[in-house]
Amino acid sequence: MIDDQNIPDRDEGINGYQKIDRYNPELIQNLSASYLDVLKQIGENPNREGLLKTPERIAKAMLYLTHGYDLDARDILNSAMFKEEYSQMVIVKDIEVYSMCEHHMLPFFGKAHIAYIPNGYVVGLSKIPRIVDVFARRLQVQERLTNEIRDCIQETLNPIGVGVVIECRHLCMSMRGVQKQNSVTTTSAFTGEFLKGQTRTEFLNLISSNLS
Ligand SMILES: Nc1nc2c(ncn2[C@@H]2O[C@H](COP(=O)(O)OP(=O)(O)OP(=O)(O)O)[C@@H](O)[C@H]2O)c(=O)[nH]1
Ligand SMILES: [Zn+2]
Repeated sequence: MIDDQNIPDRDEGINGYQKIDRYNPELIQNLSASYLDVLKQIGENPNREGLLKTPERIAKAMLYLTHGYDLDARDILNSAMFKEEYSQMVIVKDIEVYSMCEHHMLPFFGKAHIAYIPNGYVVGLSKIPRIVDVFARRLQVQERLTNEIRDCIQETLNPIGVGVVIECRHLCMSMRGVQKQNSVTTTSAFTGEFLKGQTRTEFLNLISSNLS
């Protein structure tokens, strides 16, 4: 068991996550040492040529794959909101999602489809995939990822409604565990106008060519 007593007090960063300097050489070195230990414990020989730099590579990869902890999605949306009298649904679909499940730290990946109905302001289109990444590049469950994206857009942009649909394959369900190769998990979250049948149906129809 890990001794919680040895975990230093959390220096709280954005949204209560611990603030770390992801590019600090000492941090990379410590994390590499941990992965060196992992290699030994799974029965590998960390001294063979192919593995010599692997602990450091994994350390850097893990720090990259969790860099969403450092970013504030609300700041990103706030930085590109424009007054505009467009009042129809705006949909950005087929946004690639790469995240890691918090249970096994294995990837889950797929697509997000996001819509909102403006209420006086629109947001720079690229910011929507950007906030997907902010929340996806953390340890996640798909349901929370879906809700966090919805809440961020609703609370920042204050639109008439938000719709989020995410469909992903979870490697923890395909390469291990239950070993189902073809299952896709779909989650959704709505606010405002999207809670009404007609708007939700319109959104789901417009993205339905993607849903399997
Ligand atoms: N709801 C939800 N569950 C997830 C997600 N990612 C992984 N899981 C599930 O988390 C659960 C963890 O269950 P446990 O029984 O504690 O873990 P386990 O023994 O490794 O379970 P198996 O995967 O069934 O072998 C598993 O059922 C996973 O499929 C996710 O995004 N959302
Ligand atoms: Zn998992």
